[in-house]
This record gives sequence, C-alpha cells and structure tokens, in this order.
Amino acid sequence: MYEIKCLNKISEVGTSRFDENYHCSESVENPDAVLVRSASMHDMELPKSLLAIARAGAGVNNIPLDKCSEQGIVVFNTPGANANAVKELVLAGLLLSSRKIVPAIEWAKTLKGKGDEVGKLVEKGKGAFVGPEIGGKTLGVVGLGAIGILVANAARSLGMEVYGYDPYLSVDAAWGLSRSIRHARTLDEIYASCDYITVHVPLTPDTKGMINKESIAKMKDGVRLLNFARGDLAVSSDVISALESGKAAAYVTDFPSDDMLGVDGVIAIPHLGASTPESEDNCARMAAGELMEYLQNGNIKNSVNMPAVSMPRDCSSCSIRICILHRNIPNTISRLSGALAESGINIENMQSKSKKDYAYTILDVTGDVKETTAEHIQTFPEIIRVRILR
Ligand SMILES: NC(=O)c1ccc[n+]([C@@H]2O[C@H](COP(=O)([O-])OP(=O)(O)OC[C@H]3O[C@@H](n4cnc5c(N)ncnc54)[C@H](O)[C@@H]3O)[C@@H](O)[C@H]2O)c1
Ligand SMILES: O=C(O)[C@H](O)COP(=O)(O)O
Repeated sequence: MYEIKCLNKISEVGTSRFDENYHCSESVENPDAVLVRSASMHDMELPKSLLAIARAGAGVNNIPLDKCSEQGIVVFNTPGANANAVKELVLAGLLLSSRKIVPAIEWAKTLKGKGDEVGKLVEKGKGAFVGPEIGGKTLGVVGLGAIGILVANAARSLGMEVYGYDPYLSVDAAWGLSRSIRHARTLDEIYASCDYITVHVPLTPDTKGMINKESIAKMKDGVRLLNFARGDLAVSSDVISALESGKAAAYVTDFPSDDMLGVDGVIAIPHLGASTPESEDNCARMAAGELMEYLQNGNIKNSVNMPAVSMPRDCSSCSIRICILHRNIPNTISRLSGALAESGINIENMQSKSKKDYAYTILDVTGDVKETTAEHIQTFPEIIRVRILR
C-alpha cells in the first residue's frame, strides 16, 4: 500500500485516480509521497519514507529542492496544467489596471438608496473613472513559458503590440508563440517600450526583486505592472514609491503583502490565478499520474530536480526493475553493472540520464535480486537511493 499525504486540498479528479493500492489523506504519518499546492515545505521534516513530492501547479519555490535532491526525493510539477486559468486572470488584470473598474464598482455601490436619482448620479459621477483602452498599447511579457505565451498571444489578438523577453525560451515554446510578437533581446528594451509589463518567470535567486527602483526608473512614465507570478519578484517598497510618485499608474498583484494593501493603484487579488475548477482538476490529475508512474514503475516525467527517464515495462523475461538515483559522476554505471554481474544479475534493458549534479538509472534485469544486493549498492558513496520494483 502506498501512503500519500495531501498538504493542501487536492481535487478529487486527481485523488480518485489512486486505486486500492493507495491510501491518500492529510494525516498520513510516514508518506511514500506528498501531494501539495502552495503549502510551504521549507520547515517540514522530510521523513526517510518519502520518495516523491508532486506539486499540483507550476511554482516550486515552496519546496526545498536541494534538500530533496540530496535525500533522493523526486519533485514533480504539472507544467502548463493551470496556464489557461492564469492567462484569463491576467487579461482581467490588464483591464482592471486600465479602466478603474474596481473603484467604479465600489462607488456605484454607494448610490444604493438614491432611488430614481441613481441614473442621473451615474452619468454625473462616471467622469471620475475614465481609463485608457488596452488596444494599440504596448505590452511587455517577461518569461515566455506556458503562461507567458498564452498571455502574449491573447493580448495580441486583443489589439496590443506585444514584446516578449525570455533568454531561455524553449523550442516548443517558440513554436507556440504568434509570429507577430516582437522579440525583445533585453529587459531594457521591454522597460523602454512598454505601457504594460507582466512577469511570468519562476521565483529564483536570479529573478527575486527584479521589479525594483532601478528597473522601474527605466520604465515608461505611467507604466502599469502586473505580477501573477510571485510576490517576491517585486520590491514592494519600490513599487509603492513608484505608485505614490505617479511613475507607475497601477500594480496588479496576485500575491499581496501587508504593506501593499490599501495603497492607491494597487489591485490586490488573493492568489486566484489557478483557482478554477478546470485548472484544479488538470493539476491534480497530472500530479497523481506522475506519482503513480514513479511509485509503481520508477518512471520520471516532469520532475524539476531529476532527469526525465521512462521505460515501458515490456520486458517479458524480466519481472524486476532496479531504480537508482545517484550523483552525476564518472564510473557510476560501470560500478553498478559490475556489482550486479558479481551477484549473477543480467541487465536486459537500461536507461540513464543526468540533470546537473544528479542522475537516474533504470535497469530491467533477470536473475535473483536479493534485498542485500540493493543494500550493497546503497553503500557506494555516489548512490543516493535504490529501489527494487517487483
Ligand atoms: N498566480 C498563480 O496562481 C500562478 C499559477 C501558475 C504559475 N504561477 C507562477 O508563474 C510562473 C510561471 O509559470 P509557467 O507555468 O509559465 O512556468 P514555465 O516554466 O512554463 O515558464 C517560465 C518561463 O520563464 C522563463 N524564465 C526563467 N527565468 C527567466 C528570466 N530571468 N527572464 C526571463 N524569462 C525567464 C523560462 O525560460 C520559462 O520559459 C511560475 O513559476 C509560478 O511562480 C502563478
Ligand atoms: O505556481 C502555481 O501553480 C500557482 O501559484 C498556483 O498555486 P495554487 O495551486 O496554490 O493555487
């Protein structure tokens, strides 16, 4: 029985994929795997039993990736599964940042009780809520991954002039990008050209605080900023100063901090980007599938800390699969195959790949694989974790 611990509420569309070989609940003590959304795992003790974590979503800054890699815990996310939900809210954000919709709605509520006067008061007061159209304006999209691409293409079809910046753009992503998106080679080009700037990059030491005094100074006067990626991408005191001085006209954020709340020009949304039934179902379905495939077959797809390695279990003569997470250093494979040969075990099929400092090897074997074989391999200093799947 595989024990799965849920740290957040996960859509049943995902958890119902677990069959009678799985037990999934919030109160599991020694989990084989964890399913999580945004709950922070940084201060959590990671039990020895833990083999994998699946983030039902995109951002993995709530998970201690280095610690997981060292302990042989494979971390998955669900690329693209919530991208459409975020794109739709970003489009709403573009309009909210322009058309003074939120204060106008609040003002309209104050007319309650004015009876037949309401129509006249609306016409008299609406002049306070004039805001520009987005059509014909320039939008800079920073980060052209699953979300950035959808936002760029959609804004283009709404009549915006769109600039995209992503120095690590993947080939797949490039195929998905409309040809009419302008390629910005530097962030400065985005800052100098764009009336609206939206960021869709992961939070990393490189991107933390990228919206700050210096970058804002390079932006156009009256720039409207949108942050549906992570709060710490922006230095909040610098954004507040820019709003107060009029340098920035709006800051739409899905990650409000205390100091931002109530500031004129801040449109604070309570992290709703991925909160649609469709996206919650997509993420949960994908995350549960990734865990099952890894726990049962040792296959890794969509991991953020380990290489993608998959082999079908179609070797009719070999019922045993050995899965080894190890360091990416020379001679490891030959030591492994030597140790297996000494125990009379033959490798029938094999796949091995590396990702930065780590590597993963799957071996379909014939012969008498004893637990002691795994224990012996586990003593090699380059080996992080060995699993035998029967
Ligand atoms: N508001 C929400 O609910 C919500 C939902 C999903 C994702 N997110 C956030 O949005 C981020 C992006 O999500 P995604 O699904 O598009 O991820 P993704 O991995 O598909 O795309 C990220 C893109 O950013 C690019 N990138 C990385 N560093 C960069 C840099 N310094 N400059 C420019 N580009 C850079 C990458 O090359 C990649 O193309 C996530 O990491 C997460 O933090 C928020
Ligand atoms: O990175 C993500 O996928 C989003 O921030 C969504 O987070 P959530 O699953 O907690 O809504």
